Amino acid sequence: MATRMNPDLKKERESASFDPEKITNFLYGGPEKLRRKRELESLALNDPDFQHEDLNFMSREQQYETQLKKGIAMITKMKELNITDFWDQYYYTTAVLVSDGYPMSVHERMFLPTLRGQATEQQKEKWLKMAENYAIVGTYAQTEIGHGTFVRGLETTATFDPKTQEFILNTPTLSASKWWPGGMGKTSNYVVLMAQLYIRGKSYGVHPFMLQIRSLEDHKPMPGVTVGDIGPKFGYDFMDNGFLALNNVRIPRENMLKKYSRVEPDGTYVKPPSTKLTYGTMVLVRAGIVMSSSRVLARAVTIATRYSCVRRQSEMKPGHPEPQVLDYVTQQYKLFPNLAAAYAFWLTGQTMMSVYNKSSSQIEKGDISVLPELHALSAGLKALSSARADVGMEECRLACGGHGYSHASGLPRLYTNSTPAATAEGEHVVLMLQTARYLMKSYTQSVQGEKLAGSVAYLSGVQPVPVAGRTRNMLDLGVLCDAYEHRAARLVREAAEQLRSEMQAGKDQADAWNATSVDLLKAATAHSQYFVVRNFAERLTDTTLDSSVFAVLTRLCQLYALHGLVTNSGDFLEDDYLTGADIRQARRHINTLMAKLRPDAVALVDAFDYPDGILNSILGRYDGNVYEHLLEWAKASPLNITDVHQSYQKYLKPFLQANRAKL
Ligand SMILES: CCCCCCCCCCCCCCCCCC(=O)SCCNC(=O)CCNC(=O)[C@H](O)C(C)(C)COP(=O)(O)OP(=O)(O)OC[C@H]1O[C@@H](n2cnc3c(N)ncnc32)[C@H](O)[C@@H]1OP(=O)(O)O
Ligand SMILES: Cc1cc2nc3c(=O)[nH]c(=O)nc-3n(C[C@H](O)[C@H](O)[C@H](O)COP(=O)(O)OP(=O)(O)OC[C@H]3O[C@@H](n4cnc5c(N)ncnc54)[C@H](O)[C@@H]3O)c2cc1C
Repeated sequence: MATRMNPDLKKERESASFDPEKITNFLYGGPEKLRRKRELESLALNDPDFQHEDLNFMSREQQYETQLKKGIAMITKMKELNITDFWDQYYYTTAVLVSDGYPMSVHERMFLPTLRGQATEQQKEKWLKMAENYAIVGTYAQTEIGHGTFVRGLETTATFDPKTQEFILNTPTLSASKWWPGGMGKTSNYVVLMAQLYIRGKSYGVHPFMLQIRSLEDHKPMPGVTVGDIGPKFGYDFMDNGFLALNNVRIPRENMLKKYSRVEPDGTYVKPPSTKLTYGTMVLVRAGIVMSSSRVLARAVTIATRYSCVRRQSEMKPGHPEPQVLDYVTQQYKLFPNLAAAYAFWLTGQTMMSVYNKSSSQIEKGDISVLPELHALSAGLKALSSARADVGMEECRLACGGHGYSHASGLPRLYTNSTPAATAEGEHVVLMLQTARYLMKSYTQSVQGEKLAGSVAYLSGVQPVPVAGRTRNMLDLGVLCDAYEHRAARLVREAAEQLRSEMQAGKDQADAWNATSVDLLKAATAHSQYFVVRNFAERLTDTTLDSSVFAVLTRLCQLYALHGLVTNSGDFLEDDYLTGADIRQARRHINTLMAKLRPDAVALVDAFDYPDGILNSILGRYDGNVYEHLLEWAKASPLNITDVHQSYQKYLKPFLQANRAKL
């Protein structure tokens, strides 16, 4: 049945300066890919097997069960429908799972990639086939109750016993217990266990081991294994993140994943070309998070922008009709920089994935020289994009006023299920400091006259501070890229100088690093932000872009860069690279850009192409019919099943009656 479109949203769509379909094509890689995406989404969204009561009305146990059941149906159907391509799977599963995951997400995101990346061909034959066909289900068990960040400090041990040709696995202390792995609490029967390898009393560092934790017959824990769910969290209710303790559990020598390193029968250790190859799965997921962060932000902005056109509040002028809240420039200032950021990170995510794919095929061929750049780039961009999405989603929620706090908006769930991306897979600061480490090394190399390549090439030739009295066009993307480049290069140089001066003052390397770490964090953030701005600007050099699309994307790119510049203005002013007049000009341009983007706002979020089924938000509905659906949704709340809740009889009635009797 065709539904009536909210007249405000209808008008918004009619006033756009471009056809959103053209941008959608640009974002999704062309009409054929877009057609396929829509086909897969509609297959999933119209499948009755994936319909169920709103998860927000369920207990945690019910959510776990619902998502598991749905996930199993999803896997079965993907097989039947032969959905095997990465993107095809991504679109289909996103439409099934909406803003949640399911208890086997880590099986797909980490367990399978670890087997693919760390197992020998023989081991793949044994386990990967089973895992890919879901004859077994596994997770990635690295983090312990005492250590997540400090992987080298993990306490779980795998001690080689040459007599039996086995490894003996132990979590020797409470703090060694594995804690957090997704799907370990109740679902998985296997894990890739990250443990310290010991041979004849000597430690060889953390290595991956295949471990069966539950019986394939009755799913009970294997001997020596204690395993369970870690309890409710901030979000992720559907997921059974787990704990695991091991007491003298023996596994065959063959269970060490030994593509890169191995233990010979006599206990000889064969070391890998780089110890960091063991961290490969984390790098893959970090690269993926750059992309997924942009997409959750895009969804939040879609919801808040559409709702801001439907929502009318207050009087701008006495006696006039209440304006759409998006007409308040302060509301635009809440939303449009987030809109621009969603576009900026969407394009960054694409670049990150292509750098990842290129680098990993080089690593596959034995060229590990690309590893440091890949690690530094993915760490910094993962940290930046997840933090930006976090802040942006919360701003979008606040922009929806009271209704933003309701689960009907879709925003709380989107937020609580996405915010782990800022912590999991490497905590924000920790990862930024990894990028800083690479920047410090690269800077030293450039000072020593080495030519730098890749994301740090700019450190070799720094933009000089221009002479005083010049004027700049702060809308010029070249000017903006130069400013970001200069800021990043200067902050890298100053952090390096600070580090050196701390050491010259007598601190050892570690203390000097710690003392400089706020500057290092700032430098790595500036470096990552520069990458995002430059990447956006470079994508606009695509000569095949339609002129109306080019115009509106240029505005978004300008807004993204200018907003970052104004909010970090101190960085640009400190060494007089920009002047106060430049910053004032930038602020004025932001206002002008927001006014120009205003008529295109709805079309720009429509272009992200999230169907209602995926947005899962009453506030963000495509047709804008918010209030009637809010009421309908509230009526479905379990508390409304009866007019009088049973607790009235149990508690409220006697309490009120007793109080009345006392009067
Ligand atoms: C489309 C798909 C979308 C998928 C995504 C969807 C996302 C949805 C959002 C929801 C998110 C929820 C996800 C749930 C799953 C989470 C799973 C986990 O958390 S699992 C658990 C995740 N856990 C974590 O992430 C733990 C975080 N901690 C760590 O990774 C490490 O301990 C460390 C990196 C901090 C330090 O490592 P350490 O060994 O102490 O190293 P040092 O500092 O001593 O540096 C020594 C040298 O090594 C170098 N190097 C380092 N790493 C790498 C690398 N990867 N490579 C290369 N090199 C590397 C480093 O540069 C340095 O080089 P140099 O200067 O000497 O030349
Ligand atoms: C939802 C979710 C799912 C997860 N899934 C999995 C999983 O499937 N498998 C798995 O193995 N793990 C998983 N994890 C664990 C996750 O990877 C870790 O929690 C994460 O890596 C952060 O480590 P931590 O908890 O030790 O934080 P901590 O390191 O204890 O962080 C605490 C604070 O210390 C600071 N800090 C720590 N070290 C440094 C440093 N060197 N320099 C400066 N500051 C520092 C941090 O910045 C932070 O502010 C999951 C976590 C979450 C939240």
